[in-house]
Amino acid sequence: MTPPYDLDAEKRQAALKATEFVRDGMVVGLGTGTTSKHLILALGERVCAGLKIQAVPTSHDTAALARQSGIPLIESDNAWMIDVAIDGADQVDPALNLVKGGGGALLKEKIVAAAAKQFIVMVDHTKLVPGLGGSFPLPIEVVPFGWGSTARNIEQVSGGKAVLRERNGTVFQTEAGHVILDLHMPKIADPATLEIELNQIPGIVETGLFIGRTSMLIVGHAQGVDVTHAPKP
Ligand SMILES: O=C[C@H](O)[C@H](O)[C@H](O)COP(=O)(O)O
Repeated sequence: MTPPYDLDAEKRQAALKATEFVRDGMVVGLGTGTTSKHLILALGERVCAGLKIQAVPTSHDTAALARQSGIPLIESDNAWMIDVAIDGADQVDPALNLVKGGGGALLKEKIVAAAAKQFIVMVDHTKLVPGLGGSFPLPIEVVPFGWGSTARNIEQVSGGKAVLRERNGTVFQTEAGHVILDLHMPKIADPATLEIELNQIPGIVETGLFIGRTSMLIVGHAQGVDVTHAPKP
């Protein structure tokens, strides 16, 4: 493959492939981001053609697009039985571990992925990395109270630099009313251990590390898609 790449086309190809794993009667977790938008539009077309599904959205934007596309949503917070959650990612390593949260939706995304029997990840080929971290900072959702102290603790544990996320000159706020610290660090040598260590810091709500959660990876590229199934545990 040589540049220029059509990354949006790659995302769309991956999303279209992901829709093939959605069948009548399923409850589907809908991710957030540009790749998930392609998924929602394609699923909406299938729903209009008669597919019967219900969906759990991972953000207000996703909910709005799903409604516009005719996809019935489960609005309650009851214990869902999600058959498959489908979402994008910011980085994917060879073990199918992920960094997510570039759009700030990591908390709902992780709750939905954890409630799903299957978690399908769709990406363009640039999201594949030999190791997490490095080129993309790790998003960490924290409560606003004492965020500076939380950031210092994160830096001590990780050796990285935690930067408060801003958008258009103001502090970015998540849908749950938290803030995001983007942790810049070189390659994450042991993502599973880092997740455990970060989760012990008071003030951290959730990290963008998705370790051992991916069931299937769909990568879009110029010639089509590659599908990789995670090894059975
Ligand atoms: O918070 C955002 C999500 O984790 C997205 O799934 C992730 O950032 C990938 O987004 P996109 O599909 O736009 O590349």
